[in-house]
Amino acid sequence: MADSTVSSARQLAYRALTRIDQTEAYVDQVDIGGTPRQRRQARDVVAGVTRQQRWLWFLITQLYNGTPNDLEPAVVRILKMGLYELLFQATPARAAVHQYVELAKDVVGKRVAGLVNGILRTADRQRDDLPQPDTGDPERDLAIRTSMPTWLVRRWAEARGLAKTEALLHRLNERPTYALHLFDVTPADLDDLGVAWTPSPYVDGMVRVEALQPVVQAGWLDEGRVMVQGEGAALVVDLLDPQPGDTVLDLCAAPGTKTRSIAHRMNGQGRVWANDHSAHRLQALQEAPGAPGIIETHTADARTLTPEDAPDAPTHVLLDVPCTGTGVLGRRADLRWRRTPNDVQELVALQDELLEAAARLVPPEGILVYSTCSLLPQENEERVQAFLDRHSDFEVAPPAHLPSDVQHNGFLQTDPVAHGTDGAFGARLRRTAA
Ligand SMILES: C[S@@+](CC[C@H](N)C(=O)[O-])C[C@H]1O[C@@H](n2cnc3c(N)ncnc32)[C@H](O)[C@@H]1O
Repeated sequence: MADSTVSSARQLAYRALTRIDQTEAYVDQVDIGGTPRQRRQARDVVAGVTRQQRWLWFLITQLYNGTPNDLEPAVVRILKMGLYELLFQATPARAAVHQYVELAKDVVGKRVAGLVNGILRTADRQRDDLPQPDTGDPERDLAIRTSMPTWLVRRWAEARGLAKTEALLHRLNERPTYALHLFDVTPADLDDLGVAWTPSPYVDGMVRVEALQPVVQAGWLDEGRVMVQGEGAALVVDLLDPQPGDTVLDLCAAPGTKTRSIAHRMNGQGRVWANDHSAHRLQALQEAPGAPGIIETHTADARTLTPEDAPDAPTHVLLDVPCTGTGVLGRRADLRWRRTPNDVQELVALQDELLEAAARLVPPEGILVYSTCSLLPQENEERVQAFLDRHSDFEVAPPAHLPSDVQHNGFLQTDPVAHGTDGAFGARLRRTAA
């Protein structure tokens, strides 16, 4: 495509999407190449096409006169990119159609130019009245319209009803905003950098920003002066509420975002023992800039830990379990397609095992916080209730110190629709006196 009239960003996006289709590479990890600006534009298209792939494929099946399954993969890919730009980005229609017709000519051949042109122009004409799914199954239709797996829509519809599920799905499809923990930077410094910010309504010392780029360019992330963290995740640390001088065991710690928040809250006084079964993932914490020196790392499967393995007399144990990540679905474009109902079953079993192991490490009067970034009750309140049914020596310690609107039935619960944050869950449990 050396002398192509197709923009470099679109060429890069096309190549990345081809690689993702062929190798099942993670969208976040695929090497896009190009200049930072081209990379940003290409990543937007790659992430958007991945997120919206079910809806975009539905539109192709409705707008193509032939047999959609007979379309070549390269043509489908180009159509999805074109439809995404037309319907989800502000690119003028003429430019978008022209660029994708040219791309089709470059990578497939002139013979498909008319087809791509026709489908994209029809979609543009019908943009306010696009074909809608009508399978006779409202949950499936909603899943197609919002480009989600049907099983997940069914789980949410069961837990919160169809209307609330629809609001959640739309929210999870919006462009995610960022929250920053300000460790060594003030809001005035952000003003000087020209970054618009609003204070987090829920977490002291955090701000919401629309754009991260200037902060990255200023080197503040690399220097550890700020940290990107969801407000839900930060509230889990507030729920734990460690104090200077405490001893905290963080059992599933990598990559260590919560560990770092904990250590900052403790003002460098006390001990934070950060365990994870993945040495590779723990490396991010070991190399984290500006991480306070009270953090020690340890590599083990938390299910096998005994009190002899960990520091004596911990005041707090944090169990931030592996989960479906359904509360952060908006941030990871491909996560919705990677998860299966079978994963939920396996994760729930692992979460129960981890809770059993964590309980063994909590001394009388000690605090155990169980947390997830899931929006599925099976991984949240149902796990805690099952644990309490097995352990009469633990009780819920309601988080009276947290803002009341992020508390639900004695637990921390943040919701993308209600709070404009990621979905997070946390239970603060206290071991009763021996
Ligand atoms: C949700 S992530 C933790 C995120 C981390 N707390 C943070 O805030 O950056 C879950 C972690 O659990 C780890 N993990 C999964 N199974 C484990 C096990 N059996 N023992 C210890 N760690 C485990 C994973 O490697 C992953 O790093």
